[in-house]
Amino acid sequence: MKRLHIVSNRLPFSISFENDNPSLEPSVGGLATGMNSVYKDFEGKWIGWPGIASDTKSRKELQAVDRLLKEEGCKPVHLCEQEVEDFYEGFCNNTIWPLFHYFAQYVDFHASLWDAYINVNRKFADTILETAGQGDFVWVHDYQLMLVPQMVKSQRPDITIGFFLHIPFPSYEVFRILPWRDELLRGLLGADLIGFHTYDYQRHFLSSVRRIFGYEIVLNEVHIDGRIILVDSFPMGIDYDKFYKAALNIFHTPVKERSEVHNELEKYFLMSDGKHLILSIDRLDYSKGIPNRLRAFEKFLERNPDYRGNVTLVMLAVPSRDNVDHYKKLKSEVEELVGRINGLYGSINYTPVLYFYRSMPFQNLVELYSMCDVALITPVRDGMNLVAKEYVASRINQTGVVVVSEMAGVVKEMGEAIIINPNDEDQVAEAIQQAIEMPHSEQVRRISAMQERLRRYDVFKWAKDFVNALQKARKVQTEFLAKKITEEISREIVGRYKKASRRAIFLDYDGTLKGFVNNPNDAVPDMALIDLLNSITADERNILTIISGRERGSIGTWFKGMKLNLICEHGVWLKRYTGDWEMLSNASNSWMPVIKPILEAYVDRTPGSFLEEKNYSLVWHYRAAEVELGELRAKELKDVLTEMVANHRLEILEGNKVVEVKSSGINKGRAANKLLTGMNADFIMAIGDDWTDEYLFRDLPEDSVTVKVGIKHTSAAYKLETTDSVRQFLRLFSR
Ligand SMILES: Nc1ncnc2c1ncn2[C@@H]1O[C@H](COP(=O)(O)OP(=O)(O)O[C@H]2O[C@H](CO)[C@@H](O)[C@H](O)[C@H]2O)[C@@H](O)[C@H]1O
Ligand SMILES: O=P(O)(O)OC[C@H](O)CO
Repeated sequence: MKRLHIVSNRLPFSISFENDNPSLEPSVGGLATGMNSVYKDFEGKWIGWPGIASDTKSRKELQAVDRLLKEEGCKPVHLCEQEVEDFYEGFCNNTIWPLFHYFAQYVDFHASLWDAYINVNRKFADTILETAGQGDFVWVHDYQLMLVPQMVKSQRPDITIGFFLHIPFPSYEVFRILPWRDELLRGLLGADLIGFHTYDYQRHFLSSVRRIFGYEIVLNEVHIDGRIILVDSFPMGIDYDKFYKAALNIFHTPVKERSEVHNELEKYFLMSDGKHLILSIDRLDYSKGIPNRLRAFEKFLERNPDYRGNVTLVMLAVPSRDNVDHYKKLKSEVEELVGRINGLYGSINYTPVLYFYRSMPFQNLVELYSMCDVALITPVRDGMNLVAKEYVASRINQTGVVVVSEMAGVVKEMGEAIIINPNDEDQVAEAIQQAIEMPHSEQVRRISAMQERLRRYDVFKWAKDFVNALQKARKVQTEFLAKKITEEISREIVGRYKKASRRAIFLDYDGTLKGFVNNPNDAVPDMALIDLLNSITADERNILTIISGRERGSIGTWFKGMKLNLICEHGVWLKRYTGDWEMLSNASNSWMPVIKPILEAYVDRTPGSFLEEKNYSLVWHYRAAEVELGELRAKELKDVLTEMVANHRLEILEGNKVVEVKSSGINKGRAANKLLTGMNADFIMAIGDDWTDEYLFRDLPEDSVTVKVGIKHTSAAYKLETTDSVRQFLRLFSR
């Protein structure tokens, strides 16, 4: 594999200065751990912001920082104070963060912040462009850098780009609030692989792509402009063994060497038998649901006087984004609540809430995880929540209880936890009681099951899975490109064409010669197309056939008088340019009265859709319907029809935004072969775009030139991207 570079807003080091001399402190966070195992293995660089405002440091200091980072394989993107304010605090944390966490009322919609977001994303993209070699891989992280994929892809399509979003992707109804929603989506779609923590976020993202751009989505692939973008979920794991082993060590540490936190915790439990500690750890962020957690704990104490004095909430809040107003307000609210609870229920020897507003070293964190009876995790929204996983990994004797919010991504992997709605404070208060009173055997059953799962899918497996998917994305794209008609392939095809004395050319119409429109009757051929077809048929050796699923009426009128054969309704009708319409297959339409009312019911229930009646088939069109509803109904309709088709010897064809029912045994492949009989063609070429053209590609003689329009999987030998590229290609065959 080529080199793989990591790009994230922050580099995995924090920088401190002593007497103007910088030093680096490695981050211990989950991302740093996971990525270290990746970018060093693939000899890449880590590109990111060193976390300091560059204009607050001298040139000499910055150069010293750069030197230190270089030694660690990092490339800094420097941000000045104004950029930190407008980009990081502004658009990232005062616009995207609240919106994606469903705090629409907190969102700042200032255009100047958006401009800063574009400019800083551009800086990151430029650094990637300077760093990445031909064909390298790049893995971009998180909501701060959503424009970067497109910025890089537009200049360097050879780079394969992965993007992973660490926060939720909100539902379309929330996402659409953002004035810059189109730009953000377009930015992301520059990636070849887009990953989310959960399937729900993936679903929300695809729904926005479908509704905003109407792009075609096939399972988890988005198809646009000759590219395939894979979208998938990868629930991020933790370094499980690191937490488990650290917890084991704690219990083997001689008393003398124990940390102060350890000794204090032990003293607490020694005070009496019935003591319980509940742990809560987060960055101080409004998405983490800290005030509702405190109010629920207050309710618990209010309702359970017996537990007063014996149950303590240890609440750790890491300072975060403290220049942003909503964070400042939250800090005051939390402090007030802690004060109120401690004032109400505290005593000389009992503090209900032990509140720490600071970061803690890893060792102390694991001591807390391994010694607290309950982890209380109540975010109102959280992409994943690694704290929940770290708690489970640190429970070496398999005891302990996790109370977790259904609004955190982690809940998908924690079915054995007590699951709560963080807005239901009564329910949370009850959950606290249930957790404290949970029998030992049940705790073991639940924690062991979660441990088993988290051990298997740790952060290393997560990173490996993502990288494998990135390699797959490159392969899918390469396979597409392998079939693409290059200049060299064109020359080779034209060479064969020129040598031939009788050339049969089959061209599908909609989606091949002409782009799709909402009303099929509007897809009238333009003069340029008519001229192009005439110039091909001007050569006596060329026998050109329009082969379409359309009924005879429109095609017959549009191409009247031209030197073309016409095949309609997938092969029911043939009109040689010298003759009149004839039936190619013995089709029946006696089934129509039974099937038509079913299709009509779908027209009634799907605004924008309509029914087309051909002589021997019925077609339900949903191109103008609301995209997702149309697709859902199409699936339902196919299910309903499948049960009926066997009895009537019918076939269901799924075309581009159409579901068509027709007599079985009629298809474009058969029709084309009938026409070819006796023709003695020594060059055969067929171009088509949808599923019904696959019959043509499969059934024509093996040495035919078969061309698929679009990027879907095909049995055709070649691919062209769009109707424009088809026309350009056909010009090679014109006089
Ligand atoms: N007082 C303290 N001292 C030291 N360390 C502390 C600490 N409090 C917390 N930490 C550490 O910080 C990390 C926090 O990760 P989280 O997943 O809980 O949330 P965060 O919102 O930061 O991450 C974002 O990224 C992660 C990873 O994708 C998503 O899970 C999440 O939803 C998203 O918001 C944990 O590894 C934890 O150990
Ligand atoms: O401290 P921040 O603002 O860089 O945020 C870190 C969070 O993990 C973002 O997902």
